[in-house]
Amino acid sequence: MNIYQYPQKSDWAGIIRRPVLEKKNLRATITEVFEKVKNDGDSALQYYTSKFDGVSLDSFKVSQEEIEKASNEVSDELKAAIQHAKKNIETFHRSQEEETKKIETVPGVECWRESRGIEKVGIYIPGGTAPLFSTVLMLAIPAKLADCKQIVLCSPANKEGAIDPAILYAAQLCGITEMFKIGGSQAIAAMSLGTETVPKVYKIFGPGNQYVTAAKELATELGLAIDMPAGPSEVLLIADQQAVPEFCAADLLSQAEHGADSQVVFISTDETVFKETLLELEGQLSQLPRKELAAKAIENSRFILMESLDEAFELSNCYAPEHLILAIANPEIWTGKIRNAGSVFLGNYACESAGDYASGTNHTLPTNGFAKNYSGVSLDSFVRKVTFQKLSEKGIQNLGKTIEIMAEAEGLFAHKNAVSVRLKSLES
Ligand SMILES: NC(=O)c1ccc[n+]([C@@H]2O[C@H](COP(=O)([O-])OP(=O)(O)OC[C@H]3O[C@@H](n4cnc5c(N)ncnc54)[C@H](O)[C@@H]3O)[C@@H](O)[C@H]2O)c1
Ligand SMILES: N[C@H](CO)Cc1c[nH]c[nH+]1
Ligand SMILES: [Zn+2]
Repeated sequence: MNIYQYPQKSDWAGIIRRPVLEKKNLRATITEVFEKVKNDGDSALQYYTSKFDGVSLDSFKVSQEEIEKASNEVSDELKAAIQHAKKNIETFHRSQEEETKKIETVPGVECWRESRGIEKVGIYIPGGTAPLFSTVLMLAIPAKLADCKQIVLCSPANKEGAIDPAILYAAQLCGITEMFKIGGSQAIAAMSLGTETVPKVYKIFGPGNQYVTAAKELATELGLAIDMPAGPSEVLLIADQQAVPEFCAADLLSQAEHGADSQVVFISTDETVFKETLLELEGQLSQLPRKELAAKAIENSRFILMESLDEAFELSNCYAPEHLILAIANPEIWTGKIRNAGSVFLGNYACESAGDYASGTNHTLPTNGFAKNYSGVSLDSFVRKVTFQKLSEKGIQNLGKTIEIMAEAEGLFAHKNAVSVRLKSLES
Protein backbone atom coordinates (compact mmCIF):
# COMPACT_ATOMS: atom_id res chain seq x y z
CA MET A 1 0.00 0.00 0.00
CA ASN A 2 1.44 3.37 -0.98
CA ILE A 3 0.85 5.85 1.83
CA TYR A 4 1.93 9.48 1.55
CA GLN A 5 1.70 11.81 4.51
CA TYR A 6 1.67 15.46 3.51
CA PRO A 7 3.74 14.89 0.34
CA GLN A 8 5.85 17.61 -1.26
CA LYS A 9 4.93 18.80 -4.75
CA SER A 10 8.09 17.13 -5.99
CA ASP A 11 6.47 13.76 -5.08
CA TRP A 12 3.36 14.37 -7.18
CA ALA A 13 4.72 13.01 -10.47
CA GLY A 14 5.24 9.63 -8.81
CA ILE A 15 1.87 9.76 -7.10
CA ILE A 16 -0.12 10.35 -10.29
CA ARG A 17 1.60 7.55 -12.26
CA ARG A 18 -0.81 4.82 -13.42
CA PRO A 19 0.04 1.13 -13.15
CA VAL A 20 1.02 -0.47 -16.45
CA LEU A 21 0.76 -4.22 -16.77
CA GLU A 22 2.16 -6.32 -19.61
CA LYS A 23 2.82 -3.22 -21.68
CA LYS A 24 5.99 -4.64 -23.22
CA ASN A 25 4.53 -6.74 -26.02
CA LEU A 26 1.17 -5.04 -26.19
CA ARG A 27 1.66 -3.11 -29.43
CA ALA A 28 3.30 -6.07 -31.17
CA THR A 29 0.45 -8.39 -30.14
CA ILE A 30 -2.23 -5.98 -31.33
CA THR A 31 -0.49 -5.28 -34.65
CA GLU A 32 -0.24 -9.02 -35.31
CA VAL A 33 -3.95 -9.48 -34.52
CA PHE A 34 -4.94 -6.72 -36.96
CA GLU A 35 -2.68 -8.13 -39.70
CA LYS A 36 -4.10 -11.61 -39.34
CA VAL A 37 -7.72 -10.43 -39.23
CA LYS A 38 -7.09 -8.32 -42.33
CA ASN A 39 -5.62 -11.28 -44.23
CA ASP A 40 -7.66 -14.21 -42.90
CA GLY A 41 -10.95 -12.66 -41.72
CA ASP A 42 -13.18 -15.03 -39.76
CA SER A 43 -10.58 -17.78 -39.54
CA ALA A 44 -8.25 -15.34 -37.75
CA LEU A 45 -11.08 -14.56 -35.33
CA GLN A 46 -11.44 -18.28 -34.71
CA TYR A 47 -7.72 -18.59 -34.07
CA TYR A 48 -7.58 -15.71 -31.56
CA THR A 49 -10.82 -16.66 -29.82
CA SER A 50 -9.32 -20.06 -29.17
CA LYS A 51 -5.93 -18.58 -28.17
CA PHE A 52 -7.08 -15.74 -25.88
CA ASP A 53 -10.53 -16.84 -24.73
CA GLY A 54 -9.91 -20.58 -24.66
CA VAL A 55 -13.03 -21.47 -26.63
CA SER A 56 -13.51 -22.83 -30.11
CA LEU A 57 -16.38 -21.32 -32.12
CA ASP A 58 -17.72 -22.21 -35.56
CA SER A 59 -19.95 -19.19 -35.80
CA PHE A 60 -19.69 -15.80 -34.13
CA LYS A 61 -23.09 -14.31 -34.82
CA VAL A 62 -25.55 -14.63 -31.95
CA SER A 63 -28.68 -16.40 -33.22
CA GLN A 64 -32.29 -15.47 -32.49
CA GLU A 65 -32.56 -18.74 -30.60
CA GLU A 66 -29.65 -17.76 -28.32
CA ILE A 67 -31.25 -14.37 -27.65
CA GLU A 68 -34.56 -15.99 -26.66
CA LYS A 69 -32.79 -18.56 -24.47
CA ALA A 70 -30.82 -15.78 -22.75
CA SER A 71 -33.98 -13.84 -22.00
CA ASN A 72 -35.48 -16.89 -20.28
CA GLU A 73 -32.35 -17.28 -18.15
CA VAL A 74 -32.41 -13.75 -16.71
CA SER A 75 -34.44 -13.47 -13.51
CA ASP A 76 -37.46 -11.17 -13.36
CA GLU A 77 -35.77 -9.19 -10.62
CA LEU A 78 -32.72 -8.48 -12.76
CA LYS A 79 -34.90 -7.68 -15.79
CA ALA A 80 -36.80 -5.11 -13.73
CA ALA A 81 -33.54 -3.56 -12.48
CA ILE A 82 -32.17 -3.33 -16.03
CA GLN A 83 -35.41 -1.72 -17.20
CA HIS A 84 -35.28 0.80 -14.34
CA ALA A 85 -31.68 1.73 -15.18
CA LYS A 86 -32.57 1.95 -18.88
CA LYS A 87 -35.33 4.44 -18.15
CA ASN A 88 -32.98 6.74 -16.18
CA ILE A 89 -30.16 6.50 -18.73
CA GLU A 90 -32.62 7.22 -21.53
CA THR A 91 -34.05 10.23 -19.69
CA PHE A 92 -30.64 11.77 -19.05
CA HIS A 93 -29.33 11.12 -22.57
CA ARG A 94 -32.52 12.35 -24.23
CA SER A 95 -32.09 15.60 -22.31
CA GLN A 96 -28.85 16.05 -24.26
CA GLU A 97 -30.72 16.39 -27.56
CA GLU A 98 -30.09 19.83 -29.00
CA GLU A 99 -32.79 21.98 -30.49
CA THR A 100 -31.87 23.38 -33.90
CA LYS A 101 -31.21 27.12 -33.49
CA LYS A 102 -31.27 29.21 -36.65
CA ILE A 103 -29.17 32.34 -36.25
CA GLU A 104 -29.23 35.36 -38.58
CA THR A 105 -25.63 36.58 -38.48
CA VAL A 106 -26.42 39.54 -40.77
CA PRO A 107 -29.80 40.28 -42.36
CA GLY A 108 -30.38 37.66 -45.07
CA VAL A 109 -27.70 35.22 -43.83
CA GLU A 110 -29.02 32.34 -41.78
CA CYS A 111 -26.78 29.69 -40.14
CA TRP A 112 -27.66 26.58 -38.17
CA ARG A 113 -26.53 23.07 -37.46
CA GLU A 114 -28.28 19.73 -37.29
CA SER A 115 -27.24 16.44 -35.70
CA ARG A 116 -26.95 13.27 -37.75
CA GLY A 117 -26.36 9.88 -36.15
CA ILE A 118 -23.17 8.16 -37.27
CA GLU A 119 -24.41 5.53 -39.69
CA LYS A 120 -22.36 2.49 -38.58
CA VAL A 121 -21.10 2.12 -35.04
CA GLY A 122 -19.49 -0.72 -33.13
CA ILE A 123 -20.01 -1.17 -29.41
CA TYR A 124 -17.64 -3.31 -27.35
CA ILE A 125 -19.00 -4.85 -24.18
CA PRO A 126 -16.31 -6.10 -21.76
CA GLY A 127 -16.67 -9.67 -20.62
CA GLY A 128 -13.23 -10.87 -19.59
CA THR A 129 -13.47 -11.00 -15.80
CA ALA A 130 -17.09 -9.79 -15.43
CA PRO A 131 -19.92 -9.58 -17.98
CA LEU A 132 -20.63 -5.84 -17.97
CA PHE A 133 -24.23 -5.83 -19.23
CA SER A 134 -24.58 -2.31 -17.79
CA THR A 135 -22.21 -1.17 -20.55
CA VAL A 136 -24.79 -2.29 -23.12
CA LEU A 137 -27.21 0.29 -21.71
CA MET A 138 -24.52 2.98 -21.65
CA LEU A 139 -23.72 2.55 -25.35
CA ALA A 140 -26.84 1.19 -27.04
CA ILE A 141 -29.22 3.76 -25.53
CA PRO A 142 -27.42 6.87 -26.87
CA ALA A 143 -26.69 5.08 -30.17
CA LYS A 144 -30.42 4.48 -30.65
CA LEU A 145 -31.38 7.99 -29.54
CA ALA A 146 -28.86 9.38 -32.03
CA ASP A 147 -30.50 7.31 -34.80
CA CYS A 148 -27.37 5.34 -35.76
CA LYS A 149 -28.50 3.06 -38.57
CA GLN A 150 -26.27 0.05 -37.91
CA ILE A 151 -25.15 -0.91 -34.41
CA VAL A 152 -22.76 -3.86 -34.17
CA LEU A 153 -22.13 -5.38 -30.73
CA CYS A 154 -19.11 -7.52 -29.84
CA SER A 155 -18.45 -9.20 -26.50
CA PRO A 156 -16.25 -12.16 -25.57
CA ALA A 157 -17.72 -15.63 -25.35
CA ASN A 158 -17.41 -17.48 -22.06
CA LYS A 159 -15.98 -20.99 -21.76
CA GLU A 160 -19.33 -22.45 -22.92
CA GLY A 161 -19.08 -20.43 -26.10
CA ALA A 162 -21.91 -18.06 -25.16
CA ILE A 163 -22.28 -14.39 -24.28
CA ASP A 164 -23.62 -13.83 -20.78
CA PRO A 165 -27.46 -13.89 -20.88
CA ALA A 166 -27.82 -10.49 -19.18
CA ILE A 167 -25.72 -8.88 -21.94
CA LEU A 168 -27.95 -10.41 -24.61
CA TYR A 169 -31.11 -9.47 -22.69
CA ALA A 170 -29.99 -5.84 -22.30
CA ALA A 171 -28.99 -5.70 -25.97
CA GLN A 172 -32.29 -6.97 -27.30
CA LEU A 173 -34.14 -4.68 -24.86
CA CYS A 174 -32.29 -1.74 -26.43
CA GLY A 175 -33.11 -2.93 -29.95
CA ILE A 176 -29.68 -4.28 -30.94
CA THR A 177 -29.90 -7.00 -33.56
CA GLU A 178 -26.32 -7.66 -34.69
CA MET A 179 -24.34 -9.30 -31.90
CA PHE A 180 -21.07 -11.22 -32.17
CA LYS A 181 -19.23 -13.49 -29.76
CA ILE A 182 -15.83 -11.90 -30.14
CA GLY A 183 -13.68 -10.27 -27.49
CA GLY A 184 -10.49 -8.30 -26.96
CA SER A 185 -8.34 -6.87 -29.71
CA GLN A 186 -9.72 -9.35 -32.26
CA ALA A 187 -13.20 -7.82 -31.81
CA ILE A 188 -11.84 -4.32 -32.37
CA ALA A 189 -9.88 -5.52 -35.42
CA ALA A 190 -13.00 -7.20 -36.84
CA MET A 191 -15.14 -4.07 -36.50
CA SER A 192 -12.31 -1.89 -37.88
CA LEU A 193 -11.53 -4.00 -40.93
CA GLY A 194 -14.68 -6.04 -41.51
CA THR A 195 -14.67 -9.81 -42.06
CA GLU A 196 -16.96 -12.28 -43.85
CA THR A 197 -19.44 -12.05 -40.95
CA VAL A 198 -18.58 -8.90 -39.00
CA PRO A 199 -19.48 -5.56 -40.61
CA LYS A 200 -16.92 -2.78 -40.74
CA VAL A 201 -18.02 0.31 -38.84
CA TYR A 202 -17.11 4.00 -38.80
CA LYS A 203 -16.67 4.53 -35.06
CA ILE A 204 -15.93 2.15 -32.19
CA PHE A 205 -17.18 2.64 -28.65
CA GLY A 206 -16.69 0.89 -25.39
CA PRO A 207 -14.40 0.29 -22.50
CA GLY A 208 -12.07 -2.63 -22.03
CA ASN A 209 -8.78 -3.85 -20.72
CA GLN A 210 -5.38 -2.78 -22.00
CA TYR A 211 -5.67 -5.00 -25.10
CA VAL A 212 -9.00 -3.45 -26.08
CA THR A 213 -7.77 0.07 -25.41
CA ALA A 214 -4.57 -0.43 -27.42
CA ALA A 215 -6.58 -1.98 -30.28
CA LYS A 216 -8.90 1.03 -30.38
CA GLU A 217 -5.82 3.24 -30.59
CA LEU A 218 -4.61 1.23 -33.58
CA ALA A 219 -8.08 1.47 -35.17
CA THR A 220 -7.69 5.27 -35.25
CA GLU A 221 -4.60 4.81 -37.41
CA LEU A 222 -6.83 3.05 -39.95
CA GLY A 223 -9.10 6.07 -40.14
CA LEU A 224 -11.77 5.00 -37.69
CA ALA A 225 -13.02 7.23 -34.93
CA ILE A 226 -13.22 6.01 -31.34
CA ASP A 227 -15.07 7.34 -28.34
CA MET A 228 -11.91 7.70 -26.19
CA PRO A 229 -9.31 5.63 -24.37
CA ALA A 230 -11.56 4.01 -21.72
CA GLY A 231 -9.24 1.57 -20.00
CA PRO A 232 -8.90 0.14 -16.50
CA SER A 233 -11.29 1.79 -14.06
CA GLU A 234 -10.10 4.30 -11.49
CA VAL A 235 -11.46 6.62 -8.83
CA LEU A 236 -10.08 9.49 -6.81
CA LEU A 237 -11.88 10.24 -3.56
CA ILE A 238 -11.44 13.45 -1.58
CA ALA A 239 -12.59 13.22 2.04
CA ASP A 240 -12.73 15.74 4.85
CA GLN A 241 -13.66 15.34 8.53
CA GLN A 242 -17.34 14.65 7.80
CA ALA A 243 -16.70 11.73 5.43
CA VAL A 244 -17.84 8.26 6.52
CA PRO A 245 -14.83 5.86 6.49
CA GLU A 246 -17.07 2.85 5.83
CA PHE A 247 -18.53 4.54 2.73
CA CYS A 248 -15.11 5.75 1.53
CA ALA A 249 -13.59 2.25 1.77
CA ALA A 250 -16.57 0.74 -0.06
CA ASP A 251 -16.26 3.25 -2.91
CA LEU A 252 -12.52 2.69 -3.27
CA LEU A 253 -12.99 -1.08 -3.40
CA SER A 254 -15.83 -0.77 -5.92
CA GLN A 255 -13.32 0.36 -8.52
CA ALA A 256 -10.40 -1.72 -7.26
CA GLU A 257 -12.40 -4.90 -7.85
CA HIS A 258 -12.57 -4.23 -11.61
CA GLY A 259 -9.08 -5.60 -12.18
CA ALA A 260 -5.47 -5.79 -11.07
CA ASP A 261 -4.63 -2.82 -13.31
CA SER A 262 -7.28 -0.56 -11.77
CA GLN A 263 -6.13 2.19 -9.44
CA VAL A 264 -7.77 4.13 -6.63
CA VAL A 265 -6.53 7.31 -5.01
CA PHE A 266 -7.70 8.36 -1.57
CA ILE A 267 -6.97 11.87 -0.34
CA SER A 268 -8.04 12.96 3.12
CA THR A 269 -7.52 16.21 4.95
CA ASP A 270 -8.47 14.54 8.23
CA GLU A 271 -6.15 12.07 9.99
CA THR A 272 -8.91 10.19 11.82
CA VAL A 273 -10.95 9.65 8.64
CA PHE A 274 -7.74 8.62 6.87
CA LYS A 275 -6.76 5.97 9.42
CA GLU A 276 -10.28 4.62 9.84
CA THR A 277 -10.76 4.34 6.08
CA LEU A 278 -7.58 2.25 5.80
CA LEU A 279 -8.84 -0.05 8.56
CA GLU A 280 -12.27 -0.34 6.93
CA LEU A 281 -10.63 -1.07 3.60
CA GLU A 282 -8.75 -4.02 5.02
CA GLY A 283 -11.88 -5.43 6.61
CA GLN A 284 -14.14 -4.99 3.59
CA LEU A 285 -11.49 -6.28 1.18
CA SER A 286 -11.23 -9.59 3.00
CA GLN A 287 -14.97 -10.17 2.45
CA LEU A 288 -15.00 -9.63 -1.32
CA PRO A 289 -15.36 -12.52 -3.76
CA ARG A 290 -12.92 -10.70 -6.07
CA LYS A 291 -10.45 -9.96 -3.24
CA GLU A 292 -7.40 -11.20 -5.18
CA LEU A 293 -8.02 -8.77 -8.05
CA ALA A 294 -8.96 -5.92 -5.72
CA ALA A 295 -5.91 -6.52 -3.50
CA LYS A 296 -3.60 -6.24 -6.53
CA ALA A 297 -5.24 -2.96 -7.51
CA ILE A 298 -4.89 -1.70 -3.93
CA GLU A 299 -1.15 -2.48 -4.07
CA ASN A 300 -0.90 -0.03 -6.97
CA SER A 301 -3.13 2.54 -5.32
CA ARG A 302 -2.39 5.76 -3.44
CA PHE A 303 -3.46 6.88 0.04
CA ILE A 304 -2.61 10.46 0.78
CA LEU A 305 -2.96 12.80 3.73
CA MET A 306 -3.05 16.45 2.68
CA GLU A 307 -3.14 19.79 4.43
CA SER A 308 -6.04 21.37 2.60
CA LEU A 309 -8.87 20.78 0.17
CA ASP A 310 -7.31 23.34 -2.19
CA GLU A 311 -4.21 21.17 -2.41
CA ALA A 312 -6.35 18.05 -2.83
CA PHE A 313 -8.19 19.55 -5.81
CA GLU A 314 -4.90 20.63 -7.34
CA LEU A 315 -3.54 17.09 -7.16
CA SER A 316 -6.83 15.70 -8.46
CA ASN A 317 -6.64 17.98 -11.51
CA CYS A 318 -3.11 16.74 -12.21
CA TYR A 319 -4.27 13.11 -11.93
CA ALA A 320 -7.45 13.72 -14.02
CA PRO A 321 -9.43 10.79 -12.61
CA GLU A 322 -12.09 8.86 -14.45
CA HIS A 323 -14.33 9.21 -11.38
CA LEU A 324 -14.03 11.86 -8.69
CA ILE A 325 -15.91 11.49 -5.40
CA LEU A 326 -16.26 14.49 -3.11
CA ALA A 327 -17.01 13.20 0.39
CA ILE A 328 -16.73 16.68 1.82
CA ALA A 329 -18.98 19.28 3.39
CA ASN A 330 -20.89 21.43 0.88
CA PRO A 331 -19.35 19.78 -2.19
CA GLU A 332 -21.22 22.11 -4.60
CA ILE A 333 -19.09 25.02 -3.37
CA TRP A 334 -15.97 23.22 -4.59
CA THR A 335 -17.04 22.07 -8.07
CA GLY A 336 -15.60 25.20 -9.70
CA LYS A 337 -12.14 23.92 -8.72
CA ILE A 338 -12.55 20.80 -10.85
CA ARG A 339 -10.84 21.06 -14.23
CA ASN A 340 -10.09 17.46 -15.16
CA ALA A 341 -12.42 14.57 -14.28
CA GLY A 342 -14.67 12.15 -16.16
CA SER A 343 -17.66 12.06 -13.84
CA VAL A 344 -18.11 13.61 -10.40
CA PHE A 345 -20.04 12.30 -7.39
CA LEU A 346 -21.12 14.81 -4.75
CA GLY A 347 -21.71 14.06 -1.10
CA ASN A 348 -21.72 11.05 1.17
CA TYR A 349 -24.59 9.32 -0.59
CA ALA A 350 -23.33 9.64 -4.16
CA CYS A 351 -21.58 6.30 -4.43
CA GLU A 352 -19.72 5.68 -7.64
CA SER A 353 -21.78 2.55 -8.32
CA ALA A 354 -24.80 4.81 -8.86
CA GLY A 355 -23.16 6.19 -11.99
CA ASP A 356 -21.94 2.74 -13.02
CA TYR A 357 -25.46 1.38 -13.18
CA ALA A 358 -28.50 3.48 -12.80
CA SER A 359 -28.43 7.20 -11.93
CA GLY A 360 -28.56 8.10 -15.64
CA THR A 361 -25.05 9.39 -16.38
CA ASN A 362 -22.79 7.40 -18.69
CA HIS A 363 -20.15 5.12 -17.19
CA THR A 364 -17.96 4.96 -20.30
CA LEU A 365 -15.33 7.47 -19.31
CA PRO A 366 -11.74 8.48 -20.07
CA THR A 367 -9.06 6.85 -17.91
CA ASN A 368 -5.29 7.08 -17.59
CA GLY A 369 -5.28 10.90 -17.45
CA PHE A 370 -7.32 11.29 -20.64
CA ALA A 371 -9.98 13.19 -18.68
CA LYS A 372 -7.67 16.14 -19.42
CA ASN A 373 -8.68 16.14 -23.08
CA TYR A 374 -11.65 13.78 -23.58
CA SER A 375 -15.24 13.75 -22.33
CA GLY A 376 -17.11 10.62 -21.38
CA VAL A 377 -19.61 9.07 -23.76
CA SER A 378 -22.80 11.06 -24.26
CA LEU A 379 -25.38 11.50 -26.99
CA ASP A 380 -22.91 13.83 -28.74
CA SER A 381 -20.46 10.94 -29.15
CA PHE A 382 -22.86 9.21 -31.54
CA VAL A 383 -23.67 12.17 -33.78
CA ARG A 384 -21.94 14.48 -36.16
CA LYS A 385 -23.04 18.06 -36.41
CA VAL A 386 -23.72 19.23 -39.95
CA THR A 387 -23.76 22.99 -40.49
CA PHE A 388 -26.17 24.74 -42.88
CA GLN A 389 -26.45 28.25 -44.26
CA LYS A 390 -28.95 30.07 -46.41
CA LEU A 391 -28.24 33.42 -48.07
CA SER A 392 -30.96 35.52 -49.65
CA GLU A 393 -30.36 38.31 -52.20
CA LYS A 394 -30.19 40.70 -49.29
CA GLY A 395 -27.75 38.37 -47.53
CA ILE A 396 -25.22 38.28 -50.36
CA GLN A 397 -25.56 42.05 -50.75
CA ASN A 398 -24.80 42.54 -47.06
CA LEU A 399 -21.88 40.08 -46.91
CA GLY A 400 -20.53 40.08 -50.48
CA LYS A 401 -18.03 42.92 -50.18
CA THR A 402 -16.41 41.35 -47.08
CA ILE A 403 -15.99 38.02 -48.86
CA GLU A 404 -14.57 39.65 -52.00
CA ILE A 405 -11.97 41.59 -50.03
CA MET A 406 -10.87 38.53 -48.04
CA ALA A 407 -10.74 36.23 -51.09
CA GLU A 408 -8.67 38.76 -53.04
CA ALA A 409 -6.28 39.14 -50.08
CA GLU A 410 -5.75 35.37 -50.08
CA GLY A 411 -5.12 35.45 -53.83
CA LEU A 412 -8.16 33.27 -54.55
CA PHE A 413 -9.92 35.01 -57.41
CA ALA A 414 -12.35 32.19 -58.22
CA HIS A 415 -13.63 32.51 -54.67
CA LYS A 416 -14.06 36.24 -55.16
CA ASN A 417 -15.76 35.73 -58.49
CA ALA A 418 -18.39 33.40 -57.01
CA VAL A 419 -19.58 36.47 -55.10
CA SER A 420 -18.98 39.06 -57.82
CA VAL A 421 -21.15 37.31 -60.44
CA ARG A 422 -24.03 37.21 -57.98
CA LEU A 423 -23.67 40.85 -56.93
CA LYS A 424 -23.53 41.85 -60.58
CA SER A 425 -26.69 39.88 -61.37
CA LEU A 426 -28.49 41.88 -58.68
CA GLU A 427 -27.32 45.30 -59.97
CA SER A 428 -29.86 45.62 -62.78
N1 LIG B 1 -13.22 3.29 -18.49
C1 LIG B 1 -14.43 2.81 -18.53
O1 LIG B 1 -15.35 3.51 -18.90
C2 LIG B 1 -14.68 1.38 -18.14
C3 LIG B 1 -15.98 0.90 -18.03
C4 LIG B 1 -16.17 -0.44 -17.72
C5 LIG B 1 -15.07 -1.28 -17.58
N2 LIG B 1 -13.83 -0.77 -17.70
C6 LIG B 1 -12.63 -1.61 -17.64
O2 LIG B 1 -12.79 -2.60 -18.63
C7 LIG B 1 -11.92 -3.66 -18.33
C8 LIG B 1 -12.59 -4.98 -18.65
O3 LIG B 1 -11.55 -5.91 -18.76
P1 LIG B 1 -11.76 -7.46 -18.89
O4 LIG B 1 -10.42 -8.07 -19.04
O5 LIG B 1 -12.64 -7.91 -17.79
O6 LIG B 1 -12.64 -7.64 -20.20
P2 LIG B 1 -12.39 -7.26 -21.74
O7 LIG B 1 -13.61 -7.74 -22.44
O8 LIG B 1 -12.00 -5.85 -21.88
O9 LIG B 1 -11.14 -8.12 -22.20
C9 LIG B 1 -11.21 -9.50 -22.35
C10 LIG B 1 -10.46 -9.88 -23.61
O10 LIG B 1 -9.08 -9.56 -23.48
C11 LIG B 1 -8.36 -10.40 -24.36
N3 LIG B 1 -7.11 -10.85 -23.72
C12 LIG B 1 -6.96 -11.32 -22.46
N4 LIG B 1 -5.67 -11.69 -22.27
C13 LIG B 1 -5.00 -11.45 -23.43
C14 LIG B 1 -3.66 -11.62 -23.86
N5 LIG B 1 -2.72 -12.09 -23.04
N6 LIG B 1 -3.33 -11.23 -25.10
C15 LIG B 1 -4.26 -10.72 -25.94
N7 LIG B 1 -5.56 -10.56 -25.58
C16 LIG B 1 -5.92 -10.91 -24.35
C17 LIG B 1 -9.23 -11.60 -24.64
O11 LIG B 1 -9.47 -11.69 -26.01
C18 LIG B 1 -10.53 -11.34 -23.92
O12 LIG B 1 -11.66 -11.59 -24.71
C19 LIG B 1 -11.50 -3.52 -16.88
O13 LIG B 1 -10.17 -3.08 -16.86
C20 LIG B 1 -12.44 -2.41 -16.37
O14 LIG B 1 -11.83 -1.67 -15.38
C21 LIG B 1 -13.61 0.53 -18.00
N1 LIG C 1 -16.82 1.44 -13.18
C1 LIG C 1 -16.84 1.08 -14.58
C2 LIG C 1 -16.31 2.27 -15.35
O1 LIG C 1 -15.00 2.53 -15.05
C3 LIG C 1 -18.22 0.73 -15.10
C4 LIG C 1 -18.88 -0.45 -14.49
C5 LIG C 1 -19.70 -1.35 -15.09
N2 LIG C 1 -20.11 -2.21 -14.15
C6 LIG C 1 -19.59 -1.87 -13.02
N3 LIG C 1 -18.82 -0.81 -13.22
ZN1 LIG D 1 -17.46 -0.03 -11.79
